[in-house]
Amino acid sequence: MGAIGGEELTKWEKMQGEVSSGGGEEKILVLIRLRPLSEKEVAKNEVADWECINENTILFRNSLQERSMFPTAYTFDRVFGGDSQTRQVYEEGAKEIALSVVGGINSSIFAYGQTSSGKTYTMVGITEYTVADIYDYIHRHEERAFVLKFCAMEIYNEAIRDLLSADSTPLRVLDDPEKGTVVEKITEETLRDWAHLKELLSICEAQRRIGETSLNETSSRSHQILRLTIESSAREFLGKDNSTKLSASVNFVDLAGSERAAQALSVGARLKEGCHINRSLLTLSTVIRKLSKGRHGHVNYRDSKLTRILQPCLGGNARTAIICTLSPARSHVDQSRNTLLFATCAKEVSTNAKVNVVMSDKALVKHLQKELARLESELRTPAPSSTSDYAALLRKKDLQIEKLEKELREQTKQRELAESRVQDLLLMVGNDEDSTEWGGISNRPKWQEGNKWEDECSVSDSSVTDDSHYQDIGGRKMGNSVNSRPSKIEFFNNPLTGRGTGEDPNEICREVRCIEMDESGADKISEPLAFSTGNAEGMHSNVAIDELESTPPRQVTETQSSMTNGILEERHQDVQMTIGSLVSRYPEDPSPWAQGNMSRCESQKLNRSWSCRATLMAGSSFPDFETTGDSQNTPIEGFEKSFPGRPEGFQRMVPPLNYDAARLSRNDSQSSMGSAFVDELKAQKNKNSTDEDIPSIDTFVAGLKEMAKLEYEKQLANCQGEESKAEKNVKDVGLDPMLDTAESPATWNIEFGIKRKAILELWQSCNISLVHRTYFFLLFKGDPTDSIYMEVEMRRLSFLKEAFSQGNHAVQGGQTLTLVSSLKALRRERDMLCRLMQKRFSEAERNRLYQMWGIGLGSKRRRFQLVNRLWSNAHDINHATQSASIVGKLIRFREQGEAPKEMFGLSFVPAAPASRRSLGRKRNNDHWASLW
Ligand SMILES: Nc1ncnc2c1ncn2[C@@H]1O[C@H](COP(=O)(O)OP(=O)(O)OP(=O)(O)O)[C@@H](O)[C@H]1O
Repeated sequence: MGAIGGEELTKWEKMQGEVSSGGGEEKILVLIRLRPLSEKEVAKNEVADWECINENTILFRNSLQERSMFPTAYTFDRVFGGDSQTRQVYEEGAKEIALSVVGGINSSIFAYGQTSSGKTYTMVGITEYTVADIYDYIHRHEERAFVLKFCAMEIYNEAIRDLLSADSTPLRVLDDPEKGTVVEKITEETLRDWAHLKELLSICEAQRRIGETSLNETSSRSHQILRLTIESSAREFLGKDNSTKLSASVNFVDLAGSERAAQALSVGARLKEGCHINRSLLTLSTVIRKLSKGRHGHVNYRDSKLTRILQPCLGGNARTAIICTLSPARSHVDQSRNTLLFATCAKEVSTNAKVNVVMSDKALVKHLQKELARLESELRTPAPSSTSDYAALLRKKDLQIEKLEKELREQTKQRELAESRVQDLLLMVGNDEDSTEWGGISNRPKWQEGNKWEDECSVSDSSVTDDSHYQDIGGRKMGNSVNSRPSKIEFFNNPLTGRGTGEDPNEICREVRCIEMDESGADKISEPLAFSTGNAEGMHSNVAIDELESTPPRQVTETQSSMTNGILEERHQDVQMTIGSLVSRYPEDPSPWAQGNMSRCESQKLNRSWSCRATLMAGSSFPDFETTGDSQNTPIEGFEKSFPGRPEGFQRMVPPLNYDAARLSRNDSQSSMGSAFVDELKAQKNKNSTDEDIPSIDTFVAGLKEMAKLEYEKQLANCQGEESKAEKNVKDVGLDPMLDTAESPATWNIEFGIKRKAILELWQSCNISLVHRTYFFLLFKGDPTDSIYMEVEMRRLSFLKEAFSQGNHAVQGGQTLTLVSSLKALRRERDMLCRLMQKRFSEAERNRLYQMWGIGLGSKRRRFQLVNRLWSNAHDINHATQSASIVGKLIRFREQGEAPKEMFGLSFVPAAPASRRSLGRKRNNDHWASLW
C-alpha cells in the first residue's frame, strides 16, 4: 500500500469536516480530571485541597496556609471536577479527537496520573463511548465499507505483551518502511460489532489482572495501549477504484502510575520494575518537554518502548488528547503537582495530523502511470503560456548555478585554508630546524630548485634586493646543500628561514633522521622527529606527516612552493598597503615609506634584511643576549628541559620570555617589556648611530615567539592526559584562541576588536614601551592567525598590571621593575623618540604633524609635546593608529618590518576542523602543534 497526495487528498480533507475540524498542526489537547475523595481517603479524614473553579482552571486551595512556592492556579483546555461524569469528559473533551479516526486521521487519548487517581476509570469509559460513536457513525454511512480492527498490548518492564493472546512471549517493535513503527505479530481482531468489542475489552482486562495478581499488587504498574484501526472505502471520493481507502488508528493509552519509583518501589525486582516504569514515563516526560520547546534537535523517542510505539501520537501524524487524573487529597499534593507540571508541558506540544489515504499497489501503479502519461504529453506539446514557465525555469536554474558557484568558492576557500595550513606547518617545522642551523649551512629544500628564492637568496647582506627578505644569510645558495642530503626532511624546511648553523651537517642529519620519505610517497615514521623539541614537536611532526603523506613529496612541494609564493606576495602587499595607508596621511612625505611600492633603489638602502637581522641576533648585535642568556633567568628547569632538541646556542641568542610571576627577567621580557627596550637602549648608548638605539623587530619577534612557545609548552604539559581532560585544561585556561577562531571565524573580528582594545588599555596602564606597542600594533591587525599573540600579550600584560596594582615588582636582569621604574623607562624612551623626530622628519613634515596634533607652531618644546602625546590615549583606535604610524617611521618600521609576518614565522593558519579530524589527533594537541 502506498500513500497518495495531490487533489485526491483535498477531497479527503474536505471530508474531515464531517466529523472533526480536520488535521494540520495543532496543540495537544490537555484535560484535567479531578476525582472525588475516595472512601478510604474520607475515612482517613483526608482534606481535598484541589478545586476546579471554572471549565479551565484548577486551584490549589491550601496555598495560603502552606505558603507554597508553587503556582496555585493551573489553566488547561478543560478541567473536570470531582462531580463530573466520564460521559462529560468524553463529550466535552476527548470525543472530537477520538472520532477523527473515522475521517482517516490518527488519534490518541492518554490517561496520565498517579496510582488510584482514576486513569483506568476514565479510560474504560472513554474507550467505550468512542467505539459506540464509531459504530453509530458507521451505521449512518452505510454507503461506505468500514473495517474495524482491534489490538491491545501491555508494556511492563519494557517488555510488550499481547493482551489478546495467551502467549506471553514479549513482542518486538519494528520499523516498517511503509507503516512506520509497528509491533510485530500482534493479534489484530476484526471487530464484528459493539458486543465483540466489549468481549475483547474484558479479555484485555482479565489478562492485565492476571499479570497484576501475579505481582500481588492492586495498582496497575504497566502501560496499556488499546488500538482501534478503521479502514474505510473511499469510492465516493476517489472514483470507483475500491482498492483505495482511508486508514487510521485511535489509541487508548492507560499509563502506569506516574509516582516515582523511589516512593513505591525500593529494591531488587521492584526497583527494576520502577526503573522500567520510570524509563517509559521519564522518556515520555522528556519527549513531551522537548517537544514543548519546539521541534528542534533530537527527540529521544527511541529510549523507551512506550515512546517508540506512541511516537506518531506525540509529535507526528496524530491528533492527541491527554487526560491527567488527580486525587484531591492533601497527602497526594506532590504527585498532583507533578501531574500538573507534566500537563503544563504537554499543552505546548504540537502535532501535525494528516488524512491517511492509502491505495493498493495496483492502484498506486495505475495512478503513477496516469501521472507519467500526463507529464509526457505536456512535454510533447508545451502550452503557449509556457514561455513564462521557461523563464521561471531559467531563473531557477540560474539560482542553482549561483548556489553551486558559491559552494565551489566555499570549497576552494576551504581547500586553500587547508593548503595554507600545510604550508604553515612546513614553515613552522622549518623555523625549528632553523634554530638548529643558525649560522652557516643552508638547508635549502629540494623543491626550491629553480624558483626565484633560490636565485635571489644568494644575495649577500650588502646587496639586498626587493626580495632581500627571502635571502639566505650565509650568502649560500639555498639549493646546493639539500641535494647532498637524503630526501627525508625536505618538506619541513622553511625556504624563508633556511639558515645554517655552522654546526656539523651530520649533526643536523642526525636530528632529522627519523623521517624517512621515499619518492613514492610511502612515508614511514619510525618515531617522532628527532629535531622536534619534546613531545609537542613529535606530535607536530606526525601531524604534518599525516597531512602530507597522501600526497607524493614532489607534488606537494611544488604546490607549496607556488602557494607559498602566492600567500607571501599577498601578505607582503597587505603589510605594504597597510603601512602605506598609515603614512599616506603625510602625502608630501618624500620618503619611499609613503609610496605604495618600494623602489629597488630604496630597498637597497636597507641595511638590515631579514637575514641580516638574523645575523645580528646570531652574532653580536645584542651582546646582552650572549652574556646574560646563560647566567640570568634562562628557565633551565622549564623551557630547555621540554625542548631537548633545541641547540644550546639558540637559547643564548634568543632567550625565552617568561612572564611567570616570580621572574620577569631581562631575557624574559626583552621584546615586550617597556623597560626591557630601554635597557637595550641603555646598553647601546655607546653606539653613535641613533638607529642602533632602536630595538630591532627581530628582538621583538623572537621574544613574542618564545613567549607563545613557552605558553604552548605549558599547555602541552596539561594536555598529556586523556583527551577530554586535556581539552578541558586548555579551555580552562582560556588558551584555545586559535581553535576558537578556527571554529568561529565570524566572531574573530569582534574578538580581535575587544582584545585590541584591552591590550591598548593594558599597555597604557603598564607603561609599556612605545616601540613595543608600535611593533605589535603594526604586525597584528586582525588576521585570525594573530589570535595566539593577542592572547599571550593580554595574559602577560594582565599579569603585569596585577603585579603593579598590588604594589609588587617584577625582577628584570637584576633590576626591579615597578610601576615607577617602567614610567621612568617610558620617559627615557620618549626622549629617544624625541631625538629621532629631528632625524626622521623634515621640518615641513614636523610642522604638519604639530598642526595635526594641535600643537602650536610657535610653542616651546614642540617635539617633546608631540612625542608625549603619542600613545597617550588608550581608548581611541585612531589615536593608536596615528601613534603607530609616527613611531613606526621613527623606528624605521617599514624598513625593518617590510617583510610580512610570515617572514618571522608569526603567522599561523588555524587548522580547519575537518582536517583536524582527519589527522586523528587530539584536538588540542593538534591545535597547539599547528602553532609550531
Ligand atoms: N472520577 C471518579 N469518580 C469516582 N470514583 C473514581 C473516579 N476516579 C477513580 N475512581 C475510583 O478510584 C479508584 C482508583 O481508580 P483507578 O483504578 O481508575 O485508578 P488508576 O489511576 O487507574 O490507578 P492505577 O494506576 O493503580 O491503575 C477506583 O476504585 C475507581 O473506581
